[in-house]
Amino acid sequence: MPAPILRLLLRLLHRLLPRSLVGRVFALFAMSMLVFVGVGMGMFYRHQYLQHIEETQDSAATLVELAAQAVEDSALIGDYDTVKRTLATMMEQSPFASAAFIDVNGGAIRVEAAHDASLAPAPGWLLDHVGGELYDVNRVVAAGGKDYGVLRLHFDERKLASQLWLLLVQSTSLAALVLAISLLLARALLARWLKNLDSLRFHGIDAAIHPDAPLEIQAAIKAMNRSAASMRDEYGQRIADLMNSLVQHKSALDQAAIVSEVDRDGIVTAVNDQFVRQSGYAREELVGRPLAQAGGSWAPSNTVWRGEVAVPGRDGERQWYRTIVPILDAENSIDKYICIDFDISERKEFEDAIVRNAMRQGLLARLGRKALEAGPLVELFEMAARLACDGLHARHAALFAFDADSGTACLQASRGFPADTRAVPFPCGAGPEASDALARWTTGLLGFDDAGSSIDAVVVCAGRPFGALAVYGPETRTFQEDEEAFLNGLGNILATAVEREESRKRLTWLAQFDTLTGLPNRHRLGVCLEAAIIGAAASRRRAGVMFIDLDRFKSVNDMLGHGAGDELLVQAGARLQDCVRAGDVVARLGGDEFAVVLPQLGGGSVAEDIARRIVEALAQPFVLQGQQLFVSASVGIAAYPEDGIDAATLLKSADTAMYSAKQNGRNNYQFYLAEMNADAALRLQTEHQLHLALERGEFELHYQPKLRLAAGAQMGKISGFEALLRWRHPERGLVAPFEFISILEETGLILPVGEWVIAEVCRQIGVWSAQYGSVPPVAINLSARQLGHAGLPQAVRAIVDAAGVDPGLLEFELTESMLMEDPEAAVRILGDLKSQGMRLSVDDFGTGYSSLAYLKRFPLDALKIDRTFVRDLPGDSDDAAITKAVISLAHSLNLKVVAEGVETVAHVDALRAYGCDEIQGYYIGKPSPAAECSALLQPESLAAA
Ligand SMILES: Nc1nc2c(ncn2[C@@H]2O[C@@H]3COP(=O)(O)O[C@H]4[C@@H](O)[C@H](n5cnc6c(=O)[nH]c(N)nc65)O[C@@H]4COP(=O)(O)O[C@H]3[C@H]2O)c(=O)[nH]1
Repeated sequence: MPAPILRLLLRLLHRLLPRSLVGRVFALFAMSMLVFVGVGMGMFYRHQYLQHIEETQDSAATLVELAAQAVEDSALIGDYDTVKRTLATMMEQSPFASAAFIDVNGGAIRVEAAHDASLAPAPGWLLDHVGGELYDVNRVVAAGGKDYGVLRLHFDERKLASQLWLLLVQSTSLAALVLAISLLLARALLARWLKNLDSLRFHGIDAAIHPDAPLEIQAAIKAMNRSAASMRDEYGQRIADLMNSLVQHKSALDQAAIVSEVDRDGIVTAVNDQFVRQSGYAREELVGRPLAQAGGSWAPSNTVWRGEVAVPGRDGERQWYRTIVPILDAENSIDKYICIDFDISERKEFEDAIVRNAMRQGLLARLGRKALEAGPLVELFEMAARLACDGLHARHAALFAFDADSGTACLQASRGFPADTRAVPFPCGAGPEASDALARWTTGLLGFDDAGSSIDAVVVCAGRPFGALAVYGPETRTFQEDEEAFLNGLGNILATAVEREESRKRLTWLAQFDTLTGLPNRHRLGVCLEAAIIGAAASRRRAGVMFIDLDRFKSVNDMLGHGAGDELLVQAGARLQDCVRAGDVVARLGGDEFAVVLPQLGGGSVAEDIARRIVEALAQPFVLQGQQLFVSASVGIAAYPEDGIDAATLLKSADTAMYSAKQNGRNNYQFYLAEMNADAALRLQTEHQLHLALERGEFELHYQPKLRLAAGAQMGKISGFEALLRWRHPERGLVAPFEFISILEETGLILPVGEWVIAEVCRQIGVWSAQYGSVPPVAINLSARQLGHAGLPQAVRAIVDAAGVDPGLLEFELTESMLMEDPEAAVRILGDLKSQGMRLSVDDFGTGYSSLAYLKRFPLDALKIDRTFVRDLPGDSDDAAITKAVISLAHSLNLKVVAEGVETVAHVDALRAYGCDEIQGYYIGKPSPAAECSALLQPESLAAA
């Protein structure tokens, strides 16, 4: 049989076989028996069948032989009846169906067997088979050598088949009976033997061995018992280890987590110590409660549940991360639940804090962006109040602005406040007192009871408390640090915005006003003047502008310092304000220059009256640093439309008029005149020409002598000369210093021209030395610009060295105000010049403000009394007193005194009487060119050095 078919059969057999061992063994046994009995029975029956056929055939042959002998005898005698009887006899108990004697003539005597109804019917196949095996028996009947016929016998197949079928049925039934009995017996025995295997079930003890059990099963049970014993030992240890491990795990879990046991209905049956500790409840309070009550949305189910739960603890709500694991019993249904919790309250708080912080950062950023928009502050304040509520989850917030003057806090913006709330009385400041006062007032206003809470952030702008951003709540609440920081952040943004707004306003103000005096500045003056012009033009009226310059302001600044100068300007500004009408505008243009716009000038003497008042007011003494000081003012007045139709022209005209007032001796006012412009033009032209004068050689020096006055042998002799600059203009002729020295100073040309003067004096000394041998010292005027030039000593040294003259023949004159402008620098420069051997003197002494302390430190040789003090000597007692005081002072400082402007003998006498050392003036000689000084340079005219 091919292997696949065999495998298929085996598989089929497996399917068909019963599942139990007894069934299977029995089935196999039964099948074997069935096959065995079937085959045995088949062979037995076949043998019986063939033997029966053969025996029937043999007995038929014998029977026919016997019948043939009887028939031969009868046929010989022709007794055919006997033949017939013989045939009939033969048919009885025979297996034949019919017997016939057929004579040679074809006649036949036939006898049929009687039908036997008791025969059991045989199946057709057996009938056919038997019919096929048997054949008719023929016997020739002969007697005496003569054939009488044939005896023919035909078998009865039905009878034979019936006999064989009966045999088959009987033997098969017997075999089946025997087989069934034996099978039943076998099954009973098999079941009994295999029942011993039941004892192989593990009961924790050795399986029992029945004596009648088959040996193999006994051996199996013994082996099983041994294995079980060994397994008990091995697994017992493992189970012990496992239990130990489980205990440790449980202990660790109890340490690490909050654990509870819950029954299948969701009721807590046990909690560990952590649970008790973390919840704050007693164990008895926890056990018996539904787990769902302890927070979360869990309901008993057969799946693992995880989630965050808010668990009410005795000290407040806690956040736990919960895992609920169902535990199944042997039937796979829920036995209980193990609930494992981890306290994540701190982490949740941290996360919440991060979220809150991010939210507040967002709010701060929004306010910051709003602040950057630079819109109206009130919108920013309102937004801040709104964001403060949002960020702190409050319903009431307000921004108060402190007003220290009125002692109130003004409500700038609010949220959740009555609409008509405005000023709040409270002690201004930024301390807790102010916060308490605000909170008291607000809680009263909002109708909170005592449990209300509040927090505020002081908005500090440029170091001063601008106000407070406050949040209020009706409930008791402790505000946290991060909430305070948030509110402070809002406050800081507000502070920055307020500061920026104030800066903007300040810049706007600064762009239009003078910081020192608070008066409008030049820019604003221009705007006001233009407005005045437009107004005057529209109403066909006149408008005016005054240009005011303080006389000798620079001296005050130089002498008393910038602080005093500033104070003077402030006081002067205030006096100007007092002099004008309402509607007039006083402005400070810069330095000591002021201006007044007169929008309505009218036709009378309004401008003159105001100008007079100004001159008089500013001529009044100023008290600065405890000293009385006198300054004056020069005022120029220009009017629209006659002196200009635009602001710039008008102001320029007023400036020109002021300059004219200055030229006119200061302390007065001047109306603008058209010719003043010509003067200004001339000045411009002069300035231009001066630039070319030096290289064109248009400068020259005149020398004025000084005379020794002190009693003694040298009295009346020439003690020196003063070199005085002249400008020989090609058209204007000889131009005096007062017309161009100031221009040289203003343009800086005084530096090269001054160096030229020093070089020219040196050259002249060289010439005179060569001509006359002895030359008296020659004084040179130094300007403030020259003294301020750091390289002056080096320049002088270079010039003197180059000329090769005795430095002792050079004397430098400096005015008081020049020296006091920067006394320390003056001390250094004068010291340097002095160290080179030059003489130094103070010019115009008495007109400025000298500090005696510095006067002592300057390495001076002489003081020159200004000619204004000499002019009225000896009649003017004041001048005489001043002159005497100066002489006394100079002598006490070991300085020589030279009086300028000596024009009369009376001057000479008075000065001699006062003890003056030297004199200079027209009385001795006017400044004249070097060539005209020869008479004075004769040795007998010169005083000894
Ligand atoms: N009424 C009258 N005046 C008299 C009499 N005696 C002399 N003077 C004048 O008084 C001025 C004296 O010069 P200063 O006080 O240094 O005043 C000088 C000086 O400050 C300045 N100056 C002259 N030359 C120079 C120079 O080379 N350099 C500088 N920086 N300034 C110079 O110009 C000023 C004026 O010089 P000057 O016009 O030459 O005027 C001279 C002189 O001519 C007199 O008896 N009566």
